[in-house]
Amino acid sequence: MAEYDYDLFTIGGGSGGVRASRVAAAHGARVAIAEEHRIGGTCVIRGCVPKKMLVYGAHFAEDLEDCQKFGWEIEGKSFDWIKLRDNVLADVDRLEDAYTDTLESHDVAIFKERAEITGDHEITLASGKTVTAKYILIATGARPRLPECAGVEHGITSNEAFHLDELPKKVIIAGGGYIANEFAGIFNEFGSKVCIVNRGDQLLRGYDEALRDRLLQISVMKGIDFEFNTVFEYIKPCEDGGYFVKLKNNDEERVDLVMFAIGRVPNTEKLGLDTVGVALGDNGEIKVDEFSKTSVNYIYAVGDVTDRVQLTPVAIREGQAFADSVFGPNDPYAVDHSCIASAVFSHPPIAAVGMTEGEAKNKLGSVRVYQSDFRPMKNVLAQRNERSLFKMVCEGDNDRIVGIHMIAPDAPEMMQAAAIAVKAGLTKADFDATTAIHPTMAEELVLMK
Ligand SMILES: Cc1cc2nc3c(=O)[nH]c(=O)nc-3n(C[C@H](O)[C@H](O)[C@H](O)COP(=O)(O)OP(=O)(O)OC[C@H]3O[C@@H](n4cnc5c(N)ncnc54)[C@H](O)[C@@H]3O)c2cc1C
Ligand SMILES: NC(=O)c1ccc[n+]([C@@H]2O[C@H](COP(=O)([O-])OP(=O)(O)OC[C@H]3O[C@@H](n4cnc5c(N)ncnc54)[C@H](O)[C@@H]3O)[C@@H](O)[C@H]2O)c1
Repeated sequence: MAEYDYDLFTIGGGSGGVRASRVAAAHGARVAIAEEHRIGGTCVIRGCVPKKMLVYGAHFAEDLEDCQKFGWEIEGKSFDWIKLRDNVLADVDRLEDAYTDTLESHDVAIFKERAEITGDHEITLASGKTVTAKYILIATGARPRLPECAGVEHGITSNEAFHLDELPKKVIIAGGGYIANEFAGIFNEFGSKVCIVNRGDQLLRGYDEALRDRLLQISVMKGIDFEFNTVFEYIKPCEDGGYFVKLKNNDEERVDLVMFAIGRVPNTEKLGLDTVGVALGDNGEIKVDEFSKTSVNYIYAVGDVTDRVQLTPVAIREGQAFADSVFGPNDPYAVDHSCIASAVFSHPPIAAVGMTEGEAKNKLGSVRVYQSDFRPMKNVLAQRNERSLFKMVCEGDNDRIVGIHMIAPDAPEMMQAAAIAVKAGLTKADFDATTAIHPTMAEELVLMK
């Protein structure tokens, strides 16, 4: 008889949990996973994937406008939100099945219910069933943070945004980060009047200032309104189905939809963590070492619940490294969290890797910055007055590239390749020695002055 029911019990079937469970099983471990909502987690079910599909859908609005300058006449164009919504949700169903199949084909036992730790090596499921495991992995992710204001129950979060029955004529979004800017772009392209309300005076903190300014300028040009340094005071339903929203220092105004995108809170409550003594940080996140081990020897945690970098590829890497290290044949290894490339799928998108100009100046003292500020060829012919900006930040002494920042159509696609060079420690001279591919936007990377 084995000492435990399973070698590994994973709580949470999202990006990190699914990867860790599948890889541990492939290494020969007996694995079970519990998921209280849907297999796939935030990214697949109500995050990156359906969001990107909406971004694609939204972008057609500009393409259909621009195509006329390229000689195309489209008569009777119209947009059907319900059709897009249902097609996206159907693809999410397909992906959930694919993720479930992956687990099943690796003989991972799936419990479609909530789980919590109830004792040493012991997990209890919502149905009341209790199982034991040699190792426990917590991969419970995070949930949208809600503001403290009267009438908060009348607002939605990104969780609900994918299921709307109709598009709002007017939407007000609290936040100034990834989700606020991405959904502002989506709603705006679909014809909604959008206002972003940010508590601070900066959008997308952490990104290079020049890019943030450019996104703000383009967003305003596209018709998105911004209110900075303020928060919601109250939200009240009005008789026609909309809401009255009052911001601190502003008059009440009527909107059709209120959305909160003010950050995400790690899911660590009611998990029994105090029962076994798993230590938490100041924001309720699980504290882990570089191998994702918690303060309890046999309990590990990966992904958003640890609040290191809340991105899918990071959760996946952490899950993979945990499974390889604990169940694989080779030495344990840690995930390298430095120099992680990221993107904001706004209209246009932003992408970045490494240090901003400001960070590099603070950290390195001497820096050299190369810049390319240009109107993409497609925008020129379309007479779309929207300029792109590329920035390369280099260490002053040796020209090693320490950061690249872009706001441009398809910037995330270009950045994935450029990030390899930055991670590898290449210099400006290496880029200069590379012949351009002409005509492209990406050639600006090797032609920067
Ligand atoms: C709108 C939106 C857009 C995003 N877009 C991007 C993007 O473009 N690119 C990117 O890299 N990242 C994006 N992210 C972030 C990305 O989704 C997360 O970083 C990633 O999903 C984290 O993976 P995870 O495994 O840590 O958690 P999750 O994927 O959230 O999975 C955790 C799972 O645990 C389950 N769970 C929680 N508690 C329990 C319990 N007690 N018992 C059983 N199950 C439980 C939850 O139901 C959930 O399914 C986006 C996030 C949002 C909200
Ligand atoms: N493209 C991507 O990779 C992507 C997309 C979406 C989400 N994500 C991940 O999900 C996380 C959460 O996204 P997010 O946009 O919710 O958070 P965020 O941390 O990116 O931004 C939060 C914003 O809300 C503002 N804010 C805080 N409290 C407020 C209040 N009461 N009223 C008004 N504004 C307030 C902050 O000033 C900040 O600008 C991100 O940090 C990111 O890691 C990634």
